[in-house]
Amino acid sequence: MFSRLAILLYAIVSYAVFTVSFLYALGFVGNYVVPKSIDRPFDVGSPSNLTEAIVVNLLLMSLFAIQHSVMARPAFKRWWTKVLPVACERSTYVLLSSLILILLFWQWRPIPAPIWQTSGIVAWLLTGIHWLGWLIAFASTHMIDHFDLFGLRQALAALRGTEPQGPSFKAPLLYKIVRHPIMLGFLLAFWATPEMTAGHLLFALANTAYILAALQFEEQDLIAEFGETYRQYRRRVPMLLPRLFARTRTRDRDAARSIGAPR
Ligand SMILES: C[S@@+](CC[C@H](N)C(=O)[O-])C[C@H]1O[C@@H](n2cnc3c(N)ncnc32)[C@H](O)[C@@H]1O
Repeated sequence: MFSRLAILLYAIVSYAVFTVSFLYALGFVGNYVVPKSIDRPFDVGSPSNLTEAIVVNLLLMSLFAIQHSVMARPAFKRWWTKVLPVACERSTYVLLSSLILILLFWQWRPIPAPIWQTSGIVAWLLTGIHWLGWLIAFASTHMIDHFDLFGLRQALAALRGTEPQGPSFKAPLLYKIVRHPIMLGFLLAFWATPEMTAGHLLFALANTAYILAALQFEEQDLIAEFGETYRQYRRRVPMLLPRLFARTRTRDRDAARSIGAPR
């Protein structure tokens, strides 16, 4: 019983650290409220050298990418759960990811050279898309299973002495429009900014490259897990960009069929 309570406590602490890092990320990427952000150093008097800034920032993002991807692979999880209880696996993943993010926020070197600057309605529009991105990412975690993704469901199952349910395929709401709404939300939040600096651009570019690469691995795992169900889902639903004109195209194709035009 004691060890089950310890697992639950560990999951709650991990979730709390994730919440702090996620809230800080909102301020960090948008340059709101927080003492250190993507464009504002703690100590404005000592800008770092450009090469150092690029190298340090790339190393920090690579560290996150490696940890986040390696620890998500089924083979790693099989080995890892021989070392620690299965019920702690997801919480450990969440905790380490959040701690690396906190390291990134702390050690990030701003590169303030402006790339674009907007004002008026364009700035408002970009700010709106930015917040919509965060909202999509957060809401989408609830559409698959927020508490499972962050390790709390597994710890509660351990407390009750039941086996955590295996992963199940889900495609509700935004998952009917794109296969990866959480990642789409992040991309909107990273790119839609009224003032783009060189440092922010490096952040957006590196994370876009990482997301596109990581999704290849994730989809291979999803196919291995859900087989034909996921293959069919892939054929039906686009990866990241909604098919805005799908209805129009279907109508055009139907019209072409009805008049015997080549398709
Ligand atoms: C951080 S979430 C990202 C989900 C998705 N890539 C997105 O951007 O919305 C990663 C976890 O979601 C799970 N996952 C992704 N798509 C899923 C689906 N359609 N149904 C159930 N689980 C899914 C993966 O197996 C993985 O454990």
